[in-house]
Amino acid sequence: MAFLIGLSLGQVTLAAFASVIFYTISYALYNLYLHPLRRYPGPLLMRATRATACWHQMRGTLPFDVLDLHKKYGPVVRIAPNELAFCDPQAWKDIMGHKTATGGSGSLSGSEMEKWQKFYRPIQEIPTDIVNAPREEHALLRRTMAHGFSDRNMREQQPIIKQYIDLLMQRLREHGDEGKKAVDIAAWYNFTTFDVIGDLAFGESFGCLEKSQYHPWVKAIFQVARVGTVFQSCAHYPILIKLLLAIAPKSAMEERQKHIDMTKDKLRRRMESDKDRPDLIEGLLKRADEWGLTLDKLQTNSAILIIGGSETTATLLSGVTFLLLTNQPALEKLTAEIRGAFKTEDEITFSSVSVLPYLLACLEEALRMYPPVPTGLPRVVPKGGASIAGHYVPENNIVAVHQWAMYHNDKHFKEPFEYHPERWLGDLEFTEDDKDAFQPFHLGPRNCLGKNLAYVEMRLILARVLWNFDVKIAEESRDWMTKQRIYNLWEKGPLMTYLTPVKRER
Ligand code: HEM
Repeated sequence: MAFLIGLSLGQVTLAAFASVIFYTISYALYNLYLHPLRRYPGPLLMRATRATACWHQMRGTLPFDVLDLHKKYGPVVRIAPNELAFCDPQAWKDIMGHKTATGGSGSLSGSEMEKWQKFYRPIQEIPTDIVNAPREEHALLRRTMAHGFSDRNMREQQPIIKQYIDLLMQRLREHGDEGKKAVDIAAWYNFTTFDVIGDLAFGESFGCLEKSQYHPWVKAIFQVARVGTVFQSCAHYPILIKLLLAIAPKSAMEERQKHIDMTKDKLRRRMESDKDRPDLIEGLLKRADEWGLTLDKLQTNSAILIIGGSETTATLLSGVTFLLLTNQPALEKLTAEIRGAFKTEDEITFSSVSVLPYLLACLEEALRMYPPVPTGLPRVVPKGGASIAGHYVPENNIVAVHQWAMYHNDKHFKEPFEYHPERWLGDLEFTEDDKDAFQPFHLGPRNCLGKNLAYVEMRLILARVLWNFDVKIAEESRDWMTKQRIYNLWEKGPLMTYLTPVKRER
């Protein structure tokens, strides 16, 4: 520091500025010419600095941009100095797959790839949960929570789920005014899935359907998702995270604390009630004392169940509704399947909806075109490096498959931007489709624990809507899907629809 003595403030500022410029340029040059990933293709600005990918992420366009990049550069693209995006079905197994005796997931040491903490936990002070926990803690949490998702438990959860779907049907009738008034069906799906999962995780719903409005807890989640992309971007520049936390308004911090306190209150009430209730949190509560699980840990895990288990399902239901309403032949075929399969609404149950082939095909095609988890969820290549889809990737680099880009690439799916449920029913026109590319719930040890629950809810809700109503899209929502952006989650916006109740002879 001695050399700075005697310099004016202006000279010091200039020197600091020059050092930053020098560092940035040297770092960019290192990334371009010396970095272990230097031979992978990608746009210059993405290969040189992480800031470019951050910019795309904060604009909400990263998954769409990644498709363009794959088209230009091929199935492996360097989207940041230390990160590769893969668009090859084999990459799913190599990145996410189970460890096997021969090395399993693509890692050459045979270790599974850990989740990248800069993405999953940009603020390290936040306690871990099942989604972001490191491997050992995750295995413990997963074993315990899996019980809540067992077939037996799900059968026992049927009456809980049904009561909310009944209330949804009632509310849609009340608000739709015999098909004369457009309703935002995306919001109603959200109310339903949040109420269901609230009940299954806390033993009490959020009362969204009851009050016909979002609960503040639920509203906060949407805000957090958007702010989350900013924090994820800033995690690469620790000083920015500190700055953000320092300048965050006091009211935002108070809101966050209120959110946590509300979750804990709900949990306390659940803990005081029947421990043997067949819900999603039962397993954790039973082992809480044995494993020393604190209320903080229980709180973060129940909160993640709510987020993971409601917004995803509601997103897909909104997507499939939009896709059906803008593809009349598919809508007619599905409506005929549902109305032909049952004599009364009471016959629509967990087991009876699960055998309707066209219903499943419509959901699969919606999961392809509008995957609820559209972005790449990054993993870290372990010690020794990995072979991913035939490409060697050195250790400590970041790899991911971006679902939206994978499913809209015509190398994997014919006419990828068109809605064809038939492709999932063996139609000869689509025999060239590469179905292994399609992994909306991921695969391997960290795949979706709630997949069966999601299918049950999606099938039941869509079947009940089409059984009860003739549905039409409002003109203002015709471009609903194309105008959306992605901030970790889809920013859905209202999906306005007319719902005319079907008149049946008694
Ligand atoms: C259409 C609906 C859904 C989709 C597309 C979906 C997708 C996913 C994906 C891609 C993951 C992996 C996340 C990662 O690698 O970080 C995941 C994890 C998870 N999902 Fe889902 N999900 C859905 C519904 C649900 C539901 C209804 C629940 C019930 C609570 C649920 C609970 C979970 C849990 C607990 C995990 C973490 C599993 C683990 O890390 O072991 N999901 N989901």
